[in-house]
Amino acid sequence: MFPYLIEEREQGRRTPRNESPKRRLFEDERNGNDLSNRHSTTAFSPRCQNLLSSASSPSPSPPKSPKKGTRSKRESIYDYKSEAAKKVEMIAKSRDERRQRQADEKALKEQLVQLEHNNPYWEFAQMINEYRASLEFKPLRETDPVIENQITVCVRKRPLNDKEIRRREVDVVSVPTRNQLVVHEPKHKVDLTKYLENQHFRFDYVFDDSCTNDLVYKFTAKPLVKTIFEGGMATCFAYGQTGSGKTHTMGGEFKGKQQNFKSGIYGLVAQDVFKLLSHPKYAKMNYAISASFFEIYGKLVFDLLAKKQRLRVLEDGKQQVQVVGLTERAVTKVEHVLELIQKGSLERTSGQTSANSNSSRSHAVFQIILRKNGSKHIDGKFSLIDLAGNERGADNNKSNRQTRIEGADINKSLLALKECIRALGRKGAHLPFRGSKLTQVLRDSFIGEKSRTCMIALISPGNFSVDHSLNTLRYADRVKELIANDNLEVDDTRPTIPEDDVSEDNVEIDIDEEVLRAEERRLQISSLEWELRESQRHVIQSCVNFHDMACNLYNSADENGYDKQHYARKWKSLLNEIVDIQKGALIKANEFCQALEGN
Ligand SMILES: Nc1ncnc2c1ncn2[C@@H]1O[C@H](COP(=O)(O)OP(=O)(O)OP(=O)(O)O)[C@@H](O)[C@H]1O
Repeated sequence: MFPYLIEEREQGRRTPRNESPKRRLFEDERNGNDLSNRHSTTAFSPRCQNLLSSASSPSPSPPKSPKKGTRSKRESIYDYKSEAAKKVEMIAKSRDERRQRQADEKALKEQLVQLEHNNPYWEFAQMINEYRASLEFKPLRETDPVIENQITVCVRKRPLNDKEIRRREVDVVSVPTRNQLVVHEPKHKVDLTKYLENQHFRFDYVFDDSCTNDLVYKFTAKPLVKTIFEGGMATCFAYGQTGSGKTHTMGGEFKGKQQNFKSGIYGLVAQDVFKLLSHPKYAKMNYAISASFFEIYGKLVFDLLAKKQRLRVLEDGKQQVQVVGLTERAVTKVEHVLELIQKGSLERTSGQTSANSNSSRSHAVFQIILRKNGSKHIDGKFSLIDLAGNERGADNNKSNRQTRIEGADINKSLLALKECIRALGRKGAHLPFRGSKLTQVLRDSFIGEKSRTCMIALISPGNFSVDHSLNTLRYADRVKELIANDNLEVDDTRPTIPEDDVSEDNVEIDIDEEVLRAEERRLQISSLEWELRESQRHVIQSCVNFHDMACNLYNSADENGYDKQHYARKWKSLLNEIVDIQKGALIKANEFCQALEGN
């Protein structure tokens, strides 16, 4: 290349014959060659530029200055030469500048590639960085005001984890302000050009990846604690895909495999409940606190404080729902609650029942209950729910039958939950709580003027999770929708979110009717089977009791002067009792047989 040759020549090596820069320049001038065109395709290095300037500088013996009014031929050649040389200099200069720019850009790209270790997503990363550089970041601060809403919906973004970093995933979520969030969705045009689709969302609060559990708690569950002391029900849900941080937020931060239960929302709520209990305003109320912990898998409920014993959910004529036999432990200090949280959490993750060996397929419900000492009436209840991974519902197509059924059930419960929260916001609206076991057991959380709910949607920041994150955000947005006027603080410095960004259809919760019916049949049979076995156990037990009581009664007739009337009435009552139990068992046996035949 020419610059190479010039440089070489300067160093006194490889000089092509008959061609010095100076000589060639003059030859070109003489031949009328267009210097500028040639320079536009020829690259000059800065050294070349120096050489060129020396070529255009006056010779060691410059011509004497011409007399006034007279210009020799030689002088005008010199003028012409210096004009041309200047032109060349300018062209070379701008060329060099351009080349320098290109070299800088190339170096930057190489640096980026180097930095990203040949990350296939570095272009997206660069686009996102450029987008972020245009934003003014005003994240949520500890000192920001807490908004008192009946329904609060917020989002928490966790940091990229080791696995995502190893996979060289790009963080595609930006949190510019305390209530706004942008998802940079990587896309490809038809011609494979890469671009970003930036989707904006707004919630009550958005927590970025630097936020601690304490900060999240301060703006979400903490304001709800006083609700239970004022005759209301408080509920806090953690919603999101598996691995997005639900358990980290609700149960507590992990240090290796150890979980610090004090730092989770369950533990933080417990601390504040005991603080309020001793507050002068409530100390005289003579309240007692208890706690329960259970898990909902499909239509089945398991007690996490009693070795995952299966529980029944019953509804009376007044629509009061009861989880029969649920362990409820009296607690008098925070440490007791933390012990229960630990016990239930361990049971949830390590306990194995045929039905449930994976925590992300079930909803975990931890409840703190407030009653007046000695009373059965519940004055207030705080329910804290770590929901099943929502991607379980979306992965219907590629999964096996069991997973599809689980997915359908999770979908059903999440849809029902959304509707129930919306109904709470629309005072007096029909409450579709029978839509799922989850909403059935939480029925009383969705009623009453004083009840308050908070949903924390958790998202993973990596590009691999972008579809699930968008799905989570759309779901949370639908829950929030009805409370758009509910004292929502709007940051006017940011563009408003286009309403049509989200629509019900976009929410990737589709229920396959056939799968649902199959699942319902399966669960119905499983439920009837359980009832049959329970009634059979009851018959056996009552037969043993009957036998003992009948023998005693029979023997009593041998005594002299026995009360015939009492004897007859007692015998009749015993018979009636055992016949009723057996009739009940017969009904269960018939139902089970019919269900099996209809299957
Ligand atoms: N905000 C955060 N900061 C740091 N690490 C986090 C954060 N959120 C989650 N993690 C880490 O990410 C991992 C997965 O989190 P976690 O178990 O809470 O997810 P999950 O949504 O409960 O998943 P699953 O539904 O499978 O139970 C954990 O190792 C946790 O420590």
